[in-house]
Amino acid sequence: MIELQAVGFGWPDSRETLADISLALQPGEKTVLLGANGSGKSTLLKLLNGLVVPSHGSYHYHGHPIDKASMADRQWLRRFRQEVVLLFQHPEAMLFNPTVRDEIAYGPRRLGWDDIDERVAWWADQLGLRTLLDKPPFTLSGGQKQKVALASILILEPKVILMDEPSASLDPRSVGWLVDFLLDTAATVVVSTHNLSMAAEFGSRCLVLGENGRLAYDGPIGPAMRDMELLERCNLAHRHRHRHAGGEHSHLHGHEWESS
Ligand SMILES: Nc1ncnc2c1ncn2[C@@H]1O[C@H](COP(=O)(O)OP(=O)(O)OP(=O)(O)O)[C@@H](O)[C@H]1O
Repeated sequence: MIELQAVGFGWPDSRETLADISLALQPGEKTVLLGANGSGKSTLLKLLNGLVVPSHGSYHYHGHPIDKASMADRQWLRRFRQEVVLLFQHPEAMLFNPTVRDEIAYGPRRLGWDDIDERVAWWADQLGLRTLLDKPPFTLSGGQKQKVALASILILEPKVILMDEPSASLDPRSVGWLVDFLLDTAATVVVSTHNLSMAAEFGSRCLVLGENGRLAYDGPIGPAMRDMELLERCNLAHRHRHRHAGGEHSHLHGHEWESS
């Protein structure tokens, strides 16, 4: 349903951020996107969300090209924005309505859906937001804002859910809820994370972006997590020295993950 062919992308005045990325995502597939700081994870998610379009190569969604022309087609864009959603790493970027209720209802109202109050109440309950519905989003904590942003995209019943570091500001119960949700949803999901200990909870397929903006790995997550050379090369694990009882050794560390 999503197909990238030899995609390259560079932000203005910068080196090529993504280079020669080819991949296909199937309906219902759950994929984890890993890469060091600045490797291009957020950029790739924004590209999949059509916020930026490839400088080279092609992106097709259900066979429809995603390029400047299709993104300028308002009718197509409306459908695409409902079907393919992105949870930003910093949710402030998504919140602009006067209340949490309006924020969550915003998409369904624009789409002219029925039963909006019931839908909002259901998602507010799912994410523990019921008591916050009348508050302005800017008064909420970082994790609460993340949950409002999550409710406002999931209410759209999307077919593709892109999430940029969702576990970074969510508490354990909310992360647990998210993992359960991802197990049950029929949507195609791509989750970026630095948290290697959580990675396998988010998906069975793994994409690793190298620091050169190229895909260093695309395959099952188990072998990727055991491939020390890959993790070290892509700056997802680092080696440093330890002193214990007069002896010294070095071993690899991942973020919240370790291997001797
Ligand atoms: N809006 C932008 N304008 C210009 N350059 C950008 C923009 N967004 C990202 N970049 C650059 O693109 C590169 C990749 O950034 P990106 O945010 O995609 O990386 P990331 O893998 O998500 O990093 P992190 O793990 O730190 O969130 C960086 O060099 C960054 O400076």
